[in-house]
Amino acid sequence: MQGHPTMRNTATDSGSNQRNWLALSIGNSRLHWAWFQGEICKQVWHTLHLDASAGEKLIHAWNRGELWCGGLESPGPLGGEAIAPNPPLWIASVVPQQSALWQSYGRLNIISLENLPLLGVYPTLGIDRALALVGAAGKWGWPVLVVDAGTALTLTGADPEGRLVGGAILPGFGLQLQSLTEKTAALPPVTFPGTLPPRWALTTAEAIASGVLYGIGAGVRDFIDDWKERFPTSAVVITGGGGEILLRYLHQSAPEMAKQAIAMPDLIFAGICCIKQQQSG
Ligand SMILES: Nc1ncnc2c1ncn2[C@@H]1O[C@H](COP(=O)(O)OP(=O)(O)O)[C@@H](O)[C@H]1O
Ligand SMILES: CC(C)(COP(=O)(O)O)[C@@H](O)C(=O)NCCC(=O)O
Ligand SMILES: [K+]
Repeated sequence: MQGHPTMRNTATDSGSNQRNWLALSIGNSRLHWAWFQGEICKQVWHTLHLDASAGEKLIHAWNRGELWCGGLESPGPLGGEAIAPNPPLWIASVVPQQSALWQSYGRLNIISLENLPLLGVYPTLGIDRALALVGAAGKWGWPVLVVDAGTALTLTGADPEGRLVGGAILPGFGLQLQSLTEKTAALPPVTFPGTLPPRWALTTAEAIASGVLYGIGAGVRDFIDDWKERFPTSAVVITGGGGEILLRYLHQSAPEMAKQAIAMPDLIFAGICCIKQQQSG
């Protein structure tokens, strides 16, 4: 978000030291973390979901003023930084069991739909979808459409007045692949290809990859076409773990649409930062 994070030696800079805070977006597949100094996003990382003991270890480290990454993928201190103990933690979660791990943390802010600068929300709208819209609008203005290729793939749009128009939810790339393997006798596990598979495939693995990728891609194109007819000036922002491959598909099959689409892998953090600024006065 906002270009590359600016690295500075914060251990000797007590002003910015006090301005450290953490953002955690809890998705159904992974935890998405960001370390901020004020409005500057210094680092983003992703981990698996944590268990209670891993959560406690992180809280202890933060209480000591050590900025540890959570989880198995990249344990250890971030950039060797020492920070003021107890950095505020701002959480957006669509997985209640995972947000429950942080309940005992002293400086916890769980973001809810109330008070978001988004009109017309319905009570069960995912907070990740709402925050992604707020983040996208903060950068590109209203109207805006967000395509989030996460565990579920969601499309979420808001009109020129910042009112939710609505959206759609379908199984994301990983979930579609996994469900084919789990619910059939003959289909093998297929990890998602980094490059586009042939559309007319001659192996089982490529046929699965083709069906899922071109199937999701065509559906997303159709939604974007419809959205652009309604809101021709709207930005279309693509995010989520499957965002890169989705954009690659669009570049191949709908280059004009792809050129107008904006990739923002860290969109959710733009939304969280915006809400933190608003709520911290
Ligand atoms: N390292 C990774 N771990 C898990 N999923 C990944 C990874 N890289 C890409 N993906 C893809 O991203 C999707 C999950 O997206 P993500 O935005 O992390 O989900 P969520 O926010 O729902 O936890 C999966 O469909 C998967 O195929
Ligand atoms: C649709 C979602 C499961 C997407 O979550 P994700 O794939 O990012 O983990 C989540 O936004 C959610 O639980 N939404 C609630 C239902 C709704 O938005 O209408
Ligand atoms: K998401």
